[in-house]
Amino acid sequence: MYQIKTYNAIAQAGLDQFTPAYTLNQTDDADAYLIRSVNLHDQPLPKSLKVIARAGAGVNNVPIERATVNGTAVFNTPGSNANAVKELVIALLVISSRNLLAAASYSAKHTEADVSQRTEHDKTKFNGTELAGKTLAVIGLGHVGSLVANAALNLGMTVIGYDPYLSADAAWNISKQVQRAATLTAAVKNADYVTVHVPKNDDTVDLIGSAEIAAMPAGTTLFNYSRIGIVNNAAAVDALNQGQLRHYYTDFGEPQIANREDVTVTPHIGGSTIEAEVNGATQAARTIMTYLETGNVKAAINLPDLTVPFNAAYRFTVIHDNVPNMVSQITQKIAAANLNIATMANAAKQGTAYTIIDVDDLDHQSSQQLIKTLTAIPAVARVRLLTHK
Ligand SMILES: NC(=O)c1ccc[n+]([C@@H]2O[C@H](COP(=O)([O-])OP(=O)(O)OC[C@H]3O[C@@H](n4cnc5c(N)ncnc54)[C@H](O)[C@@H]3O)[C@@H](O)[C@H]2O)c1
Ligand SMILES: O=C(O)[C@H](O)COP(=O)(O)O
Repeated sequence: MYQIKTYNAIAQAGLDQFTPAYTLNQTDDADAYLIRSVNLHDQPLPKSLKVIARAGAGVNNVPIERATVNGTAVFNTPGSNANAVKELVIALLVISSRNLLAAASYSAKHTEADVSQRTEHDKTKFNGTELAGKTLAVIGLGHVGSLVANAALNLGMTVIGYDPYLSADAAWNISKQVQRAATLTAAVKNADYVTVHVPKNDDTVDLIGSAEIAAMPAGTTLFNYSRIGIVNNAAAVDALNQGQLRHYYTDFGEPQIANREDVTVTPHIGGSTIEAEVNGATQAARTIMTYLETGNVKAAINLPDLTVPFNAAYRFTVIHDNVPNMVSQITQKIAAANLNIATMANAAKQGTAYTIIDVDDLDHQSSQQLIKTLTAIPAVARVRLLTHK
């Protein structure tokens, strides 16, 4: 029986994926965490914890290095909420260009008798502009950015994209009409609107600061639906005060941007649709079950891809440092236990490696001893023994 601990509101459809081999409870000794935005940085990770699945995109709330040292695989659910963010950003582009927030609250400010006489007169106060023909710079063209870029093209906008790390898979999703910029400042220099869709990491903190905002035309509208800190809010406030930015829309509040007419803060709702929450929770639950039951890894944050059909009776999985002589040490211990290896595979990603070894014959006593012996190899973070179902 596997123990699953959940954090945040996880869609029931996702929880329903778990078979009777799984128990959902708030135990301190969980095998898996299924989470959304909970901050795990301040929490110890129990040794029992084999996998963390983040239903959603951002994993900056997960202590990745600590998880790796603990032998805990970390996954997210790429793309599960990308359409939700795309629709929100497109809605905000329309809201911004047509002054819709102010116009839509117009009637609330006038009495019923008054309003019919005044609407024709007052409509000139809400004159807008059209998106067609305007230029949108999209910074980061992954799951969200590519959808935003393509949708903006369909609205008749000129779209300039900047993503120096674009994967080949992501590139297939982007329309050829999206113009590629070589630098961030080149991307934004003619933009009416700039939207940022990058992960938060050491390289992207303050990605949009004073220099980048100064490179935009005066009166640009800026969107941050990625993470707090990717746009430097102090720089944004200065630029708003000087008219360099027309308006700033973000999903992440902070005191310095509160109570301003030229800042719209939505309460982190980018991925908050029923569909996105179901997608994310379902994908996360399935990822947990695949990893716990087969040890196979696809698109983990901290482990290499490694998928081996599980045909043998037993499987050892070993998470270890990516250093010389590990595979030979592991196989020597297995040979010393007088076991015949049916299949073996190994892969590495940066400093971490992962080894799968399948064997057909194993008795309980020698298996427990072998787990201890393998775990005692320096640089091994975790050994698991799986039984074929
Ligand atoms: N507001 C929300 O509720 C919400 C919902 C979903 C995603 N997000 C956030 O949006 C961001 C994008 O999510 P995604 O699913 O598209 O991620 P993704 O990993 O699919 O795409 C991110 C893209 O950014 C690119 N990138 C990385 N560093 C860059 C840099 N310095 N300059 C330009 N491009 C860079 C990558 O190459 C990648 O193509 C993440 O920060 C995620 O946490 C927020
Ligand atoms: O990274 C994400 O997927 C979004 O920020 C959504 O976060 P949430 O699951 O807490 O709504």
